[in-house]
Amino acid sequence: MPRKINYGVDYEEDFYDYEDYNDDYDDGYEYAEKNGRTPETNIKQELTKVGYWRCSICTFDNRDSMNVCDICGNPEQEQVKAGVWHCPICTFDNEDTTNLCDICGVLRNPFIKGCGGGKASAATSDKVLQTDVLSSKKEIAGEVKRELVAEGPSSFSTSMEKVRRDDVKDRGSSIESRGNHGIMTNMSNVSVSSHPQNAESRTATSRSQSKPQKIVHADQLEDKLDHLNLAIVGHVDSGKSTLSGRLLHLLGKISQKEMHKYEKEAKQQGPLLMPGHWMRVLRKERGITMTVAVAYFNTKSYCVVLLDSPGHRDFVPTMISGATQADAAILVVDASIGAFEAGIDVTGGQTREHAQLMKSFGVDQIIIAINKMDEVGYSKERFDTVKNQLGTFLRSCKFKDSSVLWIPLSAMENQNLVTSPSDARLLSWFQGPFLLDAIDSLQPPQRDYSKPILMPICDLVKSPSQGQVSVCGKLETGALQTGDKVLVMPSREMATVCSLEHNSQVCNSAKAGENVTINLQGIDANRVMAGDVLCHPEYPIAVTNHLELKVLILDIAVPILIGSQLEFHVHHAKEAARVVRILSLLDPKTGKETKKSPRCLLAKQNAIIEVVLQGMICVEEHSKCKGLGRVSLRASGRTIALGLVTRVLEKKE
Ligand SMILES: Nc1nc2c(ncn2[C@@H]2O[C@H](COP(=O)(O)OP(=O)(O)OP(=O)(O)O)[C@@H](O)[C@H]2O)c(=O)[nH]1
Repeated sequence: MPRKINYGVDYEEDFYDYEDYNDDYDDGYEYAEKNGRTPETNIKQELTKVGYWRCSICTFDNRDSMNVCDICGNPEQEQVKAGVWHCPICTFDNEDTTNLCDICGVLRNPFIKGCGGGKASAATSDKVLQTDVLSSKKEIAGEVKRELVAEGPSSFSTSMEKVRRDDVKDRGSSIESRGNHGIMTNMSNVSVSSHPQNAESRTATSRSQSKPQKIVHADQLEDKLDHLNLAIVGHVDSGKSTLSGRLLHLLGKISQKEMHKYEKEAKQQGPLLMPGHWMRVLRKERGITMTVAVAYFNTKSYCVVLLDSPGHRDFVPTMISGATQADAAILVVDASIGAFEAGIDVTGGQTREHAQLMKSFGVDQIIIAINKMDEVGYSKERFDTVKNQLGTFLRSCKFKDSSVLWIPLSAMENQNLVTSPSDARLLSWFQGPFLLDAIDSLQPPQRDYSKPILMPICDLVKSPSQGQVSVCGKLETGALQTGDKVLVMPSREMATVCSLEHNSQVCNSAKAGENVTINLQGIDANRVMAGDVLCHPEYPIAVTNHLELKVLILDIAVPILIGSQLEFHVHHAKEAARVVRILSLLDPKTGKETKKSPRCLLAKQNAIIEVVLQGMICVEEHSKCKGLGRVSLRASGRTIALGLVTRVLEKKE
């Protein structure tokens, strides 16, 4: 279907109308709609089927009348042994009394039949595993355990293979011979290099043409609340950390123990304890390598993941990393005289740059937290001045008035955060929502549940001694669960999802939109880094160094020429880039080409360009996946253009 490309009247408008590219990108949505359901209800129905049993190997929901899995041929009786549960990773049958797999330590998934859930094991008591089979497996387990002790962590995967092989022998059928049905759990022997789809030559269309994969959202039944990834951004020293810390404290997310600890630290450091200090300590405690601090709290409707990144201009790339994960944002503005003006200054105010970047990364809903109102005596006039000036700029960035919420507050004096203000000076003129209510009133984000998984890696922690790598990031599309095989691109390393953490708690599955930490096993830690992308083994993301982009040039003094050197950002990846072609200039009103091959690009122009990157990156066309196709270009420490990937081109040598 041809896409409507709607260009606006000025540079801001036309850039932000790029959203119109998404008219038909969500094939998962179309798929669900064809079935008369939205994706969400689709999933829910899959989860609540009665009269089905779930295959512990491929997770397909089979009718009760089936004795073998319709997809992978795994026999039902093998999965519903009374008194045991079947480990989806190493396939060992554990006794019901344990919740961790005796062999590989994976957490039991109560939603998978045979793994402690699904059709009740009592109902299938006629299909009891013979004790001799169980004990023979225990012998194998013992053997494997001995091997593990003797050979160390590197032997883990080999040993797992042994368990798997023996288990397969036991069943009298070969998993490998069952063919390829998109089963993630059975992909351990698939050689990526021999895969028919070479990631580097794959065109971006292949993902969208792919059949939506079977999806299991075990945790969704438990999840009453929608997930909202909320970035907190703003000019340096506007009070982001203070605000985050204060919110977390008021919502009981910073414990008494933590408070004592931080109070002690603060006393040692001399100055008064500032709530922002807590967030900074949290930043450190939740992983030294973490660039974007993550904290969690609940509102009435959301489980909020707060993404806090530093505001200094040197950290804009870090802020971009946070922005790529965000569904909505709080833009913190310092109301004090001079400070607001510095933030909105055209020559380098981060209030301006952050707002532009947020919009370019698809964040449509924004809360403007006008902080430090105590510094200006809670003056309505000052609030109106800030609102008018910033409002004009936000409109030029294509933020709709209805999607912008203005909240006057003081993080320091706890005014208007989780309750209405108590200070009469503010109460006398402001009757709007307090910050927590404003967060709660945001529109729930749409998710791509029905596509194969894609998760750009934001950060990672390596534990070589345990042979594990923990990666964190936001799942852009799809869903995954413990035991799934994933492909790490561009290294093409296969790994097993050993465990998952969300909201600092272990969970069995994760779905699009969620910010998760995934513990990967069976992977060379040196072959994973931030900016890599986790994919479904059958649907590797494209890897290239050559892209066609549609860009909007921001306020620049020096024109962009063929050969200009830039810093290229996409999701969590950053690469040096060179402009190799300027294909055309576009009319801001019609979007039509106005000039072929212009010699240079000036401020506020729209153009199609080609760039070659110094290294390879994982990337997707914006029309296929928004989160992996939005880019920003920077030079001399400033963002000079925003854009999106229109074509993934053949890599350049
Ligand atoms: N008067 C007043 N000061 C505040 C308020 N909120 C924060 N501050 C102060 O502003 C300064 C900066 O606060 P931070 O929370 O560190 O600011 P930030 O935006 O996180 O700073 P970066 O992470 O460096 O960008 C600190 O000295 C805070 O105590 C407020 O509501 N009123």
